[in-house]
Amino acid sequence: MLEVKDLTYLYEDGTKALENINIELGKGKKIGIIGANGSGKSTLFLNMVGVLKPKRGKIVYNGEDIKYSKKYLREYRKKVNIVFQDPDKQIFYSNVYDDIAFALRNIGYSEEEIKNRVDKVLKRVGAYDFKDKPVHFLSYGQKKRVAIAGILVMDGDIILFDEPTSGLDPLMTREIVSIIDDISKNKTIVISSHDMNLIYEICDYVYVLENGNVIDEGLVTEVFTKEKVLKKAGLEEPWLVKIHKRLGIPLFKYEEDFFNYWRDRFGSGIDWS
Ligand SMILES: Nc1ncnc2c1ncn2[C@@H]1O[C@H](COP(=O)(O)OP(=O)(O)OP(=O)(O)O)[C@@H](O)[C@H]1O
Repeated sequence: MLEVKDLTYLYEDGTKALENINIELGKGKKIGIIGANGSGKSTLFLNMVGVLKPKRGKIVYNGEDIKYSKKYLREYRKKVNIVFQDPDKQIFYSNVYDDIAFALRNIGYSEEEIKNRVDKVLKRVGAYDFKDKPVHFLSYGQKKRVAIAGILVMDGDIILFDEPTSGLDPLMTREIVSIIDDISKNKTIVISSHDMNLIYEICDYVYVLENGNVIDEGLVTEVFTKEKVLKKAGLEEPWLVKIHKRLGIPLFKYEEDFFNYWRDRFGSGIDWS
């Protein structure tokens, strides 16, 4: 599992982007990192994958401090990886299939094994139908799928999603959310976003970043009811939380719990099917 311990990061111009951050991914299966623009989310992710090296503190993976040699990082990124906000940062080849096959070819898998793996991830993210298309013909949402497939094919343990739905229309947002949800069944995922509805829906545990500091953490059902914390972080309450508050009913994370609550109160008078 991955831990961020007492991490402080300074950019070359002296900007202190993160200060004394402590994060433990073991606290949830789907972790949200929430914060306004400039709060430090991307900087944190780049530290977590070893692209940036902290000024103080460390990243601990499976009990061992990560190292910054090329050799170590090559192995590390087979386990811990990031899907960038902008898919163009992630796609290097002009053809979808080759782009996803790239990392596997580097590792030295046979072409047959590569084809099996690539086809499997392309199907999983709904990109199989355009696998032979040149990347520059793809829509933004299609590129996003390809970028996710390129990470998924590594079959690591942890995937960080930096603002996974920014720039997507509502339909594509739903599709990417369902892909992420599916991935989370057998991997730990971390999502950074300032879309609170998205985080509330997907994540079980959240860290709130404000100006480079973690100002709160906890289960989404706890943190999202703290109006003051969200306000301080420059974030909005999810719409579902607002409704619960106005109606004066407890906050439920899952639909089933919500219906059970009403069923207990009104019983058979309402059709709950
Ligand atoms: N290369 C850089 N050099 C100097 N300062 C930087 C650099 N990149 C980011 N920063 C600063 O570090 C702080 C954190 O930025 P970061 O991009 O990590 O925030 P963020 O939460 O990901 O923002 P956004 O939601 O807008 O993507 C900001 O003050 C930003 O201006």
